[in-house]
Amino acid sequence: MPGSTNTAVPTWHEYADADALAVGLADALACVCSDAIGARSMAWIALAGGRTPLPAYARLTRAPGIDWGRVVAVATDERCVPFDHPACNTRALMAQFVDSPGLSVLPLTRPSDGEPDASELLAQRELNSRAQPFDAVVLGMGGDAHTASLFPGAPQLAGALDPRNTLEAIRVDPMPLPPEAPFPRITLTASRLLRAHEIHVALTGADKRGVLERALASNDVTAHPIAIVGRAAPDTRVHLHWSP
Ligand SMILES: O=C1O[C@H](COP(=O)(O)O)[C@@H](O)[C@H](O)[C@H]1O
Repeated sequence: MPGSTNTAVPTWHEYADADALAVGLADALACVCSDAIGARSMAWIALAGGRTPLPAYARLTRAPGIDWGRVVAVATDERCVPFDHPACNTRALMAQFVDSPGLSVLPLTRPSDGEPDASELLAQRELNSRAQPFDAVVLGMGGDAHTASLFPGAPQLAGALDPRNTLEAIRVDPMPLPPEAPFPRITLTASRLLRAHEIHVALTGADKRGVLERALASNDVTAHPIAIVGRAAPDTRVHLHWSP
């Protein structure tokens, strides 16, 4: 695995199937939450949307002994759709955490959301008020190597990837719009996502594994935005969770 002295070296975790991956990722997140609550009385986590990590979140809610009122979560990215729309990542997260009383999920968009520019400001305000590093970030990945809503080809991609960008979140209009979720997006910027003690990437299938391996080998974040994980600071623990 590529890595240099000034970036984190990722650790691969291979599982027999998607259920085992859900258990492994949920266990890791439960440890993060317990440790953070023990150390700082709260845990602050960013969670990928999409389908792949949802079973891990469902399993995490069953972890014993976590004071969910001390856990604050935010989606890594959001689709600009109304909160009750099936494509809304925050809605999907809240549905998984329904049995975790007190857990807060910060919204990145406005409830009705036909106003992506207003949502961008809202997301920036919410994240500015919580500037501390994430205890953990979970990232998914699309077949085009996008992660969060950092889409190759999007007009806002360069700004969202720029390590000097001090904005915490940004509007992204994927080009072309992905057919399964054809909406403008609000995404955490790469610099915000990488400001984390731990990063967990979750993906399934041989095709996605090939995409991730090529992305990490190329180190080209513009063509393969998931390659940002290769730019995490050396003290950030990067875990790559994969199953067939
Ligand atoms: O659009 C998105 O896609 C990615 C990958 O989703 P998956 O369904 O293939 O797991 C996801 O990580 C991102 O949060 C989401 O908005």
